[in-house]
Amino acid sequence: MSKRNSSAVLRRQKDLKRGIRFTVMVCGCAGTGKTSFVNSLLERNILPHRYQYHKPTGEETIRKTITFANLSGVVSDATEYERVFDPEVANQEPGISITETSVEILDEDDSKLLLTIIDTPGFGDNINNEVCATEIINFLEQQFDLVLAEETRVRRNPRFVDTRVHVCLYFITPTGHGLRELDVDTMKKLSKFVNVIPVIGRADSFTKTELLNFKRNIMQDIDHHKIPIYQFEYDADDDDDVVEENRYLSEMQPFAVITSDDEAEINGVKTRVRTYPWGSIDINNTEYSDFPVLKSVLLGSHLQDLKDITHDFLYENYRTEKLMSVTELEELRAAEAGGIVSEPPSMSNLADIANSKSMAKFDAPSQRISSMLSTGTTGTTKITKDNKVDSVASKLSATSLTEPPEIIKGKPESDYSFQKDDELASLVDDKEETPVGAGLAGSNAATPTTTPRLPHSPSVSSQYSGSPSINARQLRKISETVPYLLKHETLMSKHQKLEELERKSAQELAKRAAELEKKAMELKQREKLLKEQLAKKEKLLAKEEPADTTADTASFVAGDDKEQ
Ligand SMILES: Nc1nc2c(ncn2[C@@H]2O[C@H](COP(=O)(O)OP(=O)(O)OP(=O)(O)O)[C@@H](O)[C@H]2O)c(=O)[nH]1
Repeated sequence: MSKRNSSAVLRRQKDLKRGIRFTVMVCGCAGTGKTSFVNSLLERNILPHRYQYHKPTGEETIRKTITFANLSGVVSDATEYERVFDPEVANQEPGISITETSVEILDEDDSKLLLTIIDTPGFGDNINNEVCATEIINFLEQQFDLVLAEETRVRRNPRFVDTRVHVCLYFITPTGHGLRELDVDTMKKLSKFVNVIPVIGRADSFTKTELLNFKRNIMQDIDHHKIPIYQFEYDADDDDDVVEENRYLSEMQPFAVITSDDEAEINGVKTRVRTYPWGSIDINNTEYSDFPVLKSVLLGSHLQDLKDITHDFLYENYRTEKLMSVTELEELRAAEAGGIVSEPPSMSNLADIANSKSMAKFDAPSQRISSMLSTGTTGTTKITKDNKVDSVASKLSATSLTEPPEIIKGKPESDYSFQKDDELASLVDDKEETPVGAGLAGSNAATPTTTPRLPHSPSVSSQYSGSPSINARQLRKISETVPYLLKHETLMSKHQKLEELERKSAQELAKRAAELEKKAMELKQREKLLKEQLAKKEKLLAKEEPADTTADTASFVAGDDKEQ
């Protein structure tokens, strides 16, 4: 096993021990069945319905509101159970809230799934619903910013919790017609930050033919408007089973689910049912409900793929766009200042980026920021195998799919692979070594693919390669503090100084070498001259008196030396 693969496996085993974090968002208009879906998914009535006659108590109240906003800027919590009529604010729209509920699901072998449900009560309830999509997008973007800030920290926070949302189930109002403008607009916006899976709730209100037509209309609208929803993709060289399963799931989209808060026993098996005056239906019966299939996809077969795409693709795109715009802005400033960047980046703490950015985006009310940063531990419900919600795997085995939730059962690698381009692959390689990326997603290192995956509808990648549209005020804040720039500039100036030093010392050395060479030449010439003089004298002496030769020669040379 290669070093990279073995470290990926070790990391996944560590993740399994700590628990796999997975965040699901439910979005859609009121009454589309979101709350019932979550309660059915967890097999426990965790979330309260908005229009219940009684105020829920106990475990039902564990969810916390992270943000709320409306057009008038007045604090109005859309999750309120009892609305007291106040004529002063009666004309104001309810706005939207974003709530978070965390549950811990234990499997038979004690592996943990830390599941966070993000609900969006109030969505679609306003006359002007623009604020809804904006608020959700701000929330999703803020989670990306928190990870970006953490990744760029000099010292990582070991307690950092990744709060990115991995999948958004978009509940389409069951009208039978198709998508509305609000659906198209919101899904398009959402899919830049999260995997969007369209869902039809209350599917029992359609006949078989009506449901088929409704599904077809929705898929046509998705194709027509080029909405990049989550793709059940496969490679040509994938296992036949994988290809078959993904084709099946792809054709099933959008999932049409029947959900319920009520439990009953059917043929000795406990399940959730909807009871009507004329009879009961089992929500886990795949003949008329896609609920068990969708549950299996979310908590089992495609959990890792959804996490991988969030990190390797959606987040990477966001990160690249953000940093590129920061660099471009700096270059522009430098050009405007005649090549000199007048305000060098400051060394302020990166955690401030997230906070300051969040504050800028979420001006009112500010209390949600602090609650968001403490995500993960508070309000967590532990559902063990003793009280029925634990054994996701055994529940899912009742589905028509034979796919067990391998991740929850302890299988470290997903069976599904994700095609990365070269640039992305190198980023993923880096990620292997970084605790943030490592703990966050976990790439599919063991199953690299080389063949392109087969798309079914508009590819997500083609949708979001355009130029970034981030406002300059936010960019300035990032550019002031992101150490990528700082590091780059420091390195560049160090490099230049080193080059200068090298150049100077090379010149010095060359000069010294030339001087030495000149000196050596002079000495050689002098030696040659002396030898010639000596030879001449010797000849002269030899001619005059052979007896005194030695003494005379010695005195001659000594005398000559004195002259020198
Ligand atoms: N017929 C039918 N009714 C359903 C189904 N699922 C939920 N309901 C009912 O639809 C109503 C609305 O369901 P909720 O789950 O509260 O819908 P929601 O989208 O959470 O609505 P808000 O809480 O207002 O945001 C409730 O009375 C549910 O009992 C279903 O599959 N079929």
